[in-house]
Amino acid sequence: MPPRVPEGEKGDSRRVAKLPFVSVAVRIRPSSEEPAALWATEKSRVCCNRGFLLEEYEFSRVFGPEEDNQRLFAQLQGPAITDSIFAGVNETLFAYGQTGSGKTHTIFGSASSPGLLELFVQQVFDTASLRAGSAVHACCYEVLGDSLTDLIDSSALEAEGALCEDDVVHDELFIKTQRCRYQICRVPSAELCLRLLRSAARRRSCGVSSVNGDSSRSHAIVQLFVQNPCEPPMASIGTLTLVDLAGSEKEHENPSLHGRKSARLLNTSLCSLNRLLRKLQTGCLDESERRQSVLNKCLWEYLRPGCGIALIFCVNPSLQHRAASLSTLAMATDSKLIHSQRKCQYIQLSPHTPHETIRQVPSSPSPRGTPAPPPRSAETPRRPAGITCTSPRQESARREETNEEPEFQRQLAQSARHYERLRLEAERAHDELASDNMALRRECESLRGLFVRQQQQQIAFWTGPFLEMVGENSAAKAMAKMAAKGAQEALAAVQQGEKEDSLADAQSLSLDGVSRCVMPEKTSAQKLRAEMEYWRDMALTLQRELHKSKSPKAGVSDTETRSSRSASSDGVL
Ligand SMILES: Nc1ncnc2c1ncn2[C@@H]1O[C@H](COP(=O)(O)OP(=O)(O)OP(=O)(O)O)[C@@H](O)[C@H]1O
Repeated sequence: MPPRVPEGEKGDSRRVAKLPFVSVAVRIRPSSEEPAALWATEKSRVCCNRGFLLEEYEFSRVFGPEEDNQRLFAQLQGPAITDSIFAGVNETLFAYGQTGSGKTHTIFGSASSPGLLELFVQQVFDTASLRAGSAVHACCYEVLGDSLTDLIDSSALEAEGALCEDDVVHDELFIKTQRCRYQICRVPSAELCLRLLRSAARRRSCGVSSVNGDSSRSHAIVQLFVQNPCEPPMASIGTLTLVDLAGSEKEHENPSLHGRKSARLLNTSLCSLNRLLRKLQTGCLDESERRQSVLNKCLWEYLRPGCGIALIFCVNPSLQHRAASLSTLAMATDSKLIHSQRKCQYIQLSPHTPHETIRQVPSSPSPRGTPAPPPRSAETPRRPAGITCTSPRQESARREETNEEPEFQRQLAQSARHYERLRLEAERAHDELASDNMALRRECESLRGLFVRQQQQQIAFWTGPFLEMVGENSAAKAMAKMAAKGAQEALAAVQQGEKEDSLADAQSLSLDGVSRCVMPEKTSAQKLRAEMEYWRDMALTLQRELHKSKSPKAGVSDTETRSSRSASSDGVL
């Protein structure tokens, strides 16, 4: 029997999906400069002075300089977003804007004003205290260019005994050939969670930007994974993702060389993210966007259709930043097209294993009583694999009940970790093979194209200008005929091979499961390598032949030599 989506939670998910969440908000930071280029006119409008005219924009919510993070949290419906996470939805909040516009202030806050992160952590733990058996895990990492750095350091908490070894699991992301690991910690209380995240925030890379002396030089991602048992054996699993993007900045305006370098990397990843958001706006997001940058790869799971997305666009109201603010407002206007259709996710808790393994069951607000859809493919979720799904209390009660040997449990946990490692290695090998395969395919295609063009030019040469040149010389004519025939045959063989390859590709696509994931990549990579070697040989042979035909010793008359030289200088090769 397939597991059923918990009926009570389905009700919740429908309720959650109907809540009027804020999707696009604009926040105007305080500024002492007068006159201002923009200001909030109403709760949802912002007016912009363009010099010759005043323009008004409308968003879900506009926050003026006097509104603090507490108000932002309340107006963005922090408590409702938290409920949505407990119902199993992935909720993602972005702070977006130019450098110095107040993104870090919004997410991480300051000494005097808690940021959205702290407010959410409090709310999540307040809600968790009312839901028996729920568990919260946290991670925090930064992304700069092609690198991902874990910002969590749990060693101090482990040394104090506040966290134990089993509370920390690792997830990995394969970036090119590098394995980037980051920790995911099971956090028992809001206080511990905040200690961990505050120390993570202090480790974030910072530097100087053109307008901010304490500018974040990386994109920071903080995630809280909430697991909430509902109807046994199911549990909802929702994630809160807070993203403090690095600010966009004109590269040449940064005062330091290092700053200009990091600005280039940050702008590149922001461009990829913008492209992804644009596709989300037009409803044509496709898998290819996932691989465009490390940032996209990290956020993909939490931006896909089914997730709740809220974007906070931060702007600086001063006149000198008007151009940058207008471009932020333009992006904010387009982002109004993003419609989050929230879906709940569930996992099945196995009652027999000591550490329940997570089986992702994509939830959909399916009608009451209908079976849940099958588990997701291995490709989609990048999730804190290995997170234990029961509370320590439940776990010890179960151990007592089943009278299991602790040694046996240790062995089981060890083998679970071992198989998880193997799974991740297989996934990495698959990713590497897939990218090798793509590169080989591209190289083969270009060699194949080159060869086809060469053959066509040969045929044109032997059947056209060469014949005209040799006139009545029958030996030369016969030789030209043979050469043209040879080129035609080679061309036909290539075109036939192309057809067979595309047929083989189509067949490999129709293969199922594991064999489709791993084997064809391997075999076709080998095949493509062999094919590439073949084309390299072909190209070399051709070059040698044409070289020979150009040389006076080739046994062809002077006229022929001249004609083939003139043909090659016309671009035959
Ligand atoms: N709404 C606000 N209220 C009070 N102070 C603010 C507000 N927004 C920004 N600031 C202050 O402005 C300065 C720059 O803000 P912040 O570092 O958050 O900008 P940022 O957008 O994260 O910049 P960067 O992209 O360069 O990291 C900080 O000193 C911050 O305290």
